[in-house]
Amino acid sequence: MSATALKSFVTSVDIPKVDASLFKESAFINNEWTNKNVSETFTVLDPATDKEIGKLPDMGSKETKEAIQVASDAFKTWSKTTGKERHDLLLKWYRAMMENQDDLATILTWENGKTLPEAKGEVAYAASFFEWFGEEAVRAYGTVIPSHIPGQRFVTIKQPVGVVGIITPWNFPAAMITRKVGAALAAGCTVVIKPGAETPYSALALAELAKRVGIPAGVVNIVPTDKHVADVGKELCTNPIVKKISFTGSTAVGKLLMSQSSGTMKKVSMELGGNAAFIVFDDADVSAAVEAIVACKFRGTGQTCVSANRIYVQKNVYEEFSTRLAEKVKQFQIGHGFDSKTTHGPLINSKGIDKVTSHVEDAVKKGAEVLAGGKHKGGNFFEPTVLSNMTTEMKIHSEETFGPVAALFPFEAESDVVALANDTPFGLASYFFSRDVGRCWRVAEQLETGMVGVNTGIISSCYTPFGGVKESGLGREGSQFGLDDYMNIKYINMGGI
Ligand SMILES: NC(=O)c1ccc[n+]([C@@H]2O[C@H](COP(=O)([O-])OP(=O)(O)OC[C@H]3O[C@@H](n4cnc5c(N)ncnc54)[C@H](O)[C@@H]3O)[C@@H](O)[C@H]2O)c1
Ligand SMILES: O=CCCC(=O)O
Repeated sequence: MSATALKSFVTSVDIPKVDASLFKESAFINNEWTNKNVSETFTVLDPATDKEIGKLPDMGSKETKEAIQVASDAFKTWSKTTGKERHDLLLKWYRAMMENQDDLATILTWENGKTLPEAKGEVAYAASFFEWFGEEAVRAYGTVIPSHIPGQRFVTIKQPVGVVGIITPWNFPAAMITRKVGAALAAGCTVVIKPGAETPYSALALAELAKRVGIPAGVVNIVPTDKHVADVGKELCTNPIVKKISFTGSTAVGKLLMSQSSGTMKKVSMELGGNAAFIVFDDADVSAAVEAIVACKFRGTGQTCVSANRIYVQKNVYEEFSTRLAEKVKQFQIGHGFDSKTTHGPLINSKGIDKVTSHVEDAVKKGAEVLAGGKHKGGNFFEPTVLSNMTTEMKIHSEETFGPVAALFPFEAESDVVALANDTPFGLASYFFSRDVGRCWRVAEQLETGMVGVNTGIISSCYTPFGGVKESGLGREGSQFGLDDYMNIKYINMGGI
C-alpha cells in the first residue's frame, strides 16, 4: 500500500508560538523580501500531520538569473572587505542564531519533523559554522616559495572564487546551509541558495538574521522553489557568472549538477549519499557500541547521510549486541517533534516511507528476522526497527535506506568484514568498535571512506573535515580545509628584483 493512503496517527498538536518576524513567506534577493511578481506558489507541509505550514512563491530560472546578477554586483565590494570585517559580521550572525535558537528550532521541527531538542542541537551545530569560519576568515594565508632564480620572488595569495550557487537538502535545513555559507562568506564569496523545497523556512529565517546583523545587500540570496527545481539548478550550474556549485544531496542529483557545471568549468563541492558500515568486533565494549549505534543510526530518524546503514557484528557478540539494541529501540516513542514524549519524529514524506517499507519487506522476504518495530504506522511514521540475520543479497546492503532501520549482519573475520564494508560505490563515513589498538589503526586505514569513527558513533563538528570519497563526493566542509574550497590560489612571480 502506498504510504499516502494512510492517515497519520498524529492528527493534531499544539504548535508553539514562533517569532513571526522570523517566519518569512517570500524569496530573499538583495536584502529584500520579494515574490518577484511570481504568482505561482508551493505549499510546505508539516511532515507529522501533513497539514499546511504555509506557501511560498515558486522561483524560476528568470528570478535565479536576477539573483545571480545581484550576487555578482555585491561580490565587487564584499570580496574587497577585510577578513576582519567578515569575521565580525559572521560572529554577529552566529550570536544572532544562538539568541534566536528556540524560534529557529521551532521552525525547523515544524517543517522537518525532528524533535525540538534535536532541532535545538542542529541550530547550535549550524551556528557553530559561522563562528568557526568567522575565525578562519582572518587566516586565509598565502605562502612565500623559495626562489630558484636570482632576481625573482614567488608568492601565492588566496582569492575568493566569486558567486557560489548553493543547493541543499531538507534533512538538516539549517546546518547544510551554514556549513557552506559560513565558508563562502568568510572567503569573500557571495551566494545564491536554493534550499530543499520541504524546508525553506529555516533558510529564510537565517536570511532575516543576516539582514539584521548587517550582512550587506546581495551577499546572501535565497530562491525557494518546488516545481522549478530542475530549471533553477540548471541556471545555477550553467550561468557563467557563477564560479562554484556547492551541493548536498543524493549522488544521482550530484552527478547531474556536476555534468551541467562542466560547460563553464566551475569548481564543485559535492556532499552526496552514503552507505555507512558500522562494525562491532568481539573485543569491543558492547555497551558503548550499543549507545553509539542508537545515536548514529537513529539521528534525524535515520535520515542522516552519515547514519550507519549496514551494521556488522562479530559472531561472539552478535546475540548480546542485538538483544540489547532491540530492547533500547522498543523504548523509542515516535510522534510529533513538538510533543515532549517523542524521541523520534516522522520521515519527511511518503517517498521516504515507501523506500523504508520496500527495504524492510525485501529483507523479511529474503529471511531477515524483525527484532523490533518493522511497521508503517500511518502518514510519514515508521516504527524504529531492528532487523537481524541480514545478508548481502538484501537491498539494504547496497542501497542507503535513509530511515529508522538498524540492519544487523553477522560476520566472522576482520578481513571479511573490511571487504564487505568497502563493497559499495559510496565512501562517506564508516565506524567500528574495538579495544585492540593495532586493529584500530589497521581497520581505520583500510576503510574506503572520507570519515571514520573509531569507538564513537558521532563524528560531525565544525572543527573537523566533513566529506566523502568514491561516489559520496568531492571536497571538504568545516575544519581548517573548508575555506580552501571557496578560494583560488594565485601564484605571483615578481621579477626585476
Ligand atoms: N554528504 C552529505 O553531506 C549529505 C548530507 C545530507 C544529505 N545527503 C544525501 O542526500 C540524500 C537525501 O536528500 P534528498 O532526497 O533531498 O536529495 P536530493 O538530491 O533529491 O535533493 C537535494 C537537493 O537537490 C535538489 N534537487 C533535486 N533535483 C534537482 C535537480 N535536477 N537540479 C537541481 N537541484 C535538484 C533538491 O530540491 C534539494 O534541494 C541522501 O542520499 C543523503 O545521503 C548527503
Ligand atoms: O546528513 C548529513 C549531514 C549530517 C552531519 O553534518 O553530521
